Amino acid sequence: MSQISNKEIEQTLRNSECLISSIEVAAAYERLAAQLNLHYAGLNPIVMVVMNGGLIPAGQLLTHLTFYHRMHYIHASRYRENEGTNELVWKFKPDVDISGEHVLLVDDIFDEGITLKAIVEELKKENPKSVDCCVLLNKVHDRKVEDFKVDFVGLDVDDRYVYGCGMDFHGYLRHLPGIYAIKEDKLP
Ligand SMILES: O=P(O)(O)OC[C@H]1O[C@H](OP(=O)(O)OP(=O)(O)O)[C@H](O)[C@@H]1O
Ligand SMILES: Nc1nc2[nH]cnc2c(=O)[nH]1
Repeated sequence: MSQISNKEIEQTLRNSECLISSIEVAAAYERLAAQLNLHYAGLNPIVMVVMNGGLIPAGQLLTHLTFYHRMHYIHASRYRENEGTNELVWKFKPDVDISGEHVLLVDDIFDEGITLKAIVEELKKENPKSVDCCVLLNKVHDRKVEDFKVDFVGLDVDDRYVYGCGMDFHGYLRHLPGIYAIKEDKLP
């Protein structure tokens, strides 16, 4: 993804509104971790971070986990050439034997679900004991992929392009501790 200037980024920040504050996000991580701690107590799973967006949610969540786990990452990204055409590009598959293991995928957002559904289908071919998905955000709309649900959700978010907490705006702003979107009256 090519560089954009600091001025353009500052303009973006001026045109942004906060949809979910860093305080609400921090509370969501704690709630999610409490659910995961109950679910995975004693199960010794592999936590698999879905790069890049899952990096920050996973980093935040992991510090609250009380069950023993190993950590790996996986990188698959979707792109759209034409409307209605979805393709998932595998960038990195971990060299780890997951057969008989519990696997927890951690990502930033469950939008249409194309990415996580494809990753789960791929991982299930390797006969893990379980594969579950944890996301910070669920985007609320009726365009979800069929026959697929995520298991642990931090917060719902409106059907807008959002950034912060791992999610990017043209490759930038993943580091913002809250969830942001361009103000409706500033959209191109
Ligand atoms: O539910 P979906 O409609 O599939 O969208 C969600 C996915 O899209 C984003 O990843 P992206 O492919 O943009 O790459 P990134 O993680 O590097 O930002 C995000 O991190 C999720 O993995
Ligand atoms: N940054 C970002 N990436 C996404 N991938 C799927 N939905 C979104 C979104 O709203 N924002």
